[in-house]
Amino acid sequence: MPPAIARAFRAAVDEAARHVGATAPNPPVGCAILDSEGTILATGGHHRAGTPHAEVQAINQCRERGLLARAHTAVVTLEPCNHTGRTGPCSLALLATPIRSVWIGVRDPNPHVEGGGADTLRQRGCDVHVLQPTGPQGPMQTLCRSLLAPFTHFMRTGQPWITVKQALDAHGSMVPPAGRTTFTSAASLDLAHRLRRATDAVITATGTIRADQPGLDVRRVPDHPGRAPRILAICTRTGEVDEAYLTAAHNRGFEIRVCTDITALPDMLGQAGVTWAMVEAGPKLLAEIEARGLWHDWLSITAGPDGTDQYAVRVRAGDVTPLRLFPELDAA
Ligand SMILES: NC(=O)C1=CN([C@@H]2O[C@H](COP(=O)(O)OP(=O)(O)OC[C@H]3O[C@@H](n4cnc5c(N)ncnc54)[C@H](OP(=O)(O)O)[C@@H]3O)[C@@H](O)[C@H]2O)C=CC1
Ligand SMILES: Nc1c(N[C@@H]2O[C@H](COP(=O)(O)O)[C@@H](O)[C@H]2O)[nH]c(=O)[nH]c1=O
Repeated sequence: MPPAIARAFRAAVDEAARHVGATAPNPPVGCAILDSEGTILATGGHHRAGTPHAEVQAINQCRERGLLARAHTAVVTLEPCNHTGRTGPCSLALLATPIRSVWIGVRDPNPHVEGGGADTLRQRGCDVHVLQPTGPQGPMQTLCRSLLAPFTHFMRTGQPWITVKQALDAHGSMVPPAGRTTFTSAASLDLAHRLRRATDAVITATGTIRADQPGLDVRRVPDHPGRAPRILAICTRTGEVDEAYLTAAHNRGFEIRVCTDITALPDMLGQAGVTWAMVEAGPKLLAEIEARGLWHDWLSITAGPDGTDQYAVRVRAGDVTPLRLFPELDAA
């Protein structure tokens, strides 16, 4: 892959990643448009279901800057759509510009559109490249698949991708010192809040609620403009949840679901349109989730002295994890 295309893919992934958490039930997608010299003229991301797709955002940016005549190549993290949904087909939007070379990160996993956009572009004279899963293009293809992982999983199963986030102290304990609810560094708390922002739901349990009265909202990063409300799923076998806590969570903007059978949780969240959920619960619930294999990736943050936290990422199957969208977890 030419270096200019690799740079454009990175820009497109970054653009898509900015909107992760705001696009459900659509996937996050990013696009970069280059001139014939490989200079990026514009980037675009899909912001929210019902608004223009990434390709159209990037084309509009080019047009507004008076650069559309120079547009030569489009780089898209996901195959351009070929159907008219809430917006028109992106394949035709691209063909209405001077762009005649299109690089695609991943084919559309949606069975209704597979092959659609790429084939249309080829049939109408575009040079179309799809990243290969192995070889030098492999890492970028994995990043594009990671961006789509929650959406792809949701589409195939009707259930969300589930990420566990667990903080540990130097002795392996999850229990914070008396009088505190967190003990990891400012940098990893920032990361935890960015992860909250990226996900559609947070899963906790009554043990954590009793101990911490946790906020579980997004505070350390600016929120997405216009995002849907986040769902708070509370696990309890007894079904008894502190009313005052429920009121406080509702006032922080959460839609609340109480779950008395954890095996029913994935379907319950899937039916609410949750594509990606994160777990912030204590050791009892994590043991249940681990034993039943109800997770897809698992982030452990071990607090070190003076803010030197260590990150470790486990993936239950394969090499794809949306946690790779967070640059500090690249090497974890
Ligand atoms: N370091 C970290 O990352 C975190 C640490 N913590 C810490 O963890 C501690 C609390 O941990 P812990 O007591 O283990 O509490 P949990 O948060 O794990 O909650 C335990 C409760 O979960 C419910 N539950 C358990 N199994 C199921 C199931 N199969 N289906 C539905 N509900 C279920 C039960 O609720 P019920 O009793 O209502 O039936 C149980 O009492 C606190 O000190 C807190 O600060 C908490 C979160 C993250
Ligand atoms: N202790 C611990 C975490 N714990 C999680 O954060 C919750 C507190 O959230 P909030 O009330 O919104 O600040 C707490 O109840 C638990 O779920 N998270 C971390 O990133 N690092 C930490 O050291």
